[in-house]
Amino acid sequence: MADEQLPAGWEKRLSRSTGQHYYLNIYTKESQWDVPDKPAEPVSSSGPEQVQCSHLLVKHKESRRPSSWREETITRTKDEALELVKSYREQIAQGKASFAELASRYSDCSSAKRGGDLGPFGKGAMQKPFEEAAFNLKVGELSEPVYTDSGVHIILRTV
Ligand SMILES: O=C(O)CN(Cc1ccccc1)C(=O)c1nc(-c2ccccc2)[nH]c1C(=O)O
Repeated sequence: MADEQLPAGWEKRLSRSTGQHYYLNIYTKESQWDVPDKPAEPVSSSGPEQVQCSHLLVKHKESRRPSSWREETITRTKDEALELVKSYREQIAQGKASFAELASRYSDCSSAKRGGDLGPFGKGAMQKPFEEAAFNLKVGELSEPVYTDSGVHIILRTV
C-alpha cells in the first residue's frame, strides 16, 4: 500500500535488519508489521511505558526485611501495619496532611527522605503487586493498601 493511502497517523518505515516494511504510529511511536487499516490511536492501548510514583511503606514483623531507618527491629503485626496505612490514607484523602509529609515521617522505605518519591519506573522494576497497582492508577490517584514482600503500601501516582 503506498504511503498516501495509509490511514491517518501512520508512517511506513523500512526495517534495516529485515528489509521489511513496518508501520509506525507517529503519536505513540509504537510499530507494527501489519498494514494499518484504521487511523493511529493517539494514546498507547497498552498503557504508559513508565509511571512515576511516591509511596508510603509500613513494614511489619513478616516483612522480608523487618527493619528500617525508623526502627531497628519492626515487631508490629501485618494487621497493625494495615490499620496504620489506612489511617494515613484517610488523613491524605481528607486533606489533613500531604502525602509527602506523612511518607517522610512514617514510611519504612529509604525513599522517605524524598517524601516517598521513587522516580520514574517501567514494568519489571518493582514487585508485581506494586507494579500492577501503580500502572492501574491515573495521575494524581491514591491507591488502596497494597501488599508486597516488603510490607503494606499506599501509592500515589504523580506522573
Ligand atoms: O524487601 C527486602 O528484602 C528489602 N527491601 C528492598 C529494598 C531495600 C532497600 C532499598 C530498596 C529496596 C525493603 O524492605 C524495601 N522495599 C522497598 C520498596 C518496595 C516496593 C517499592 C519501593 C520500595 N523499600 C524497602 C526499604 O527497606 O527501603
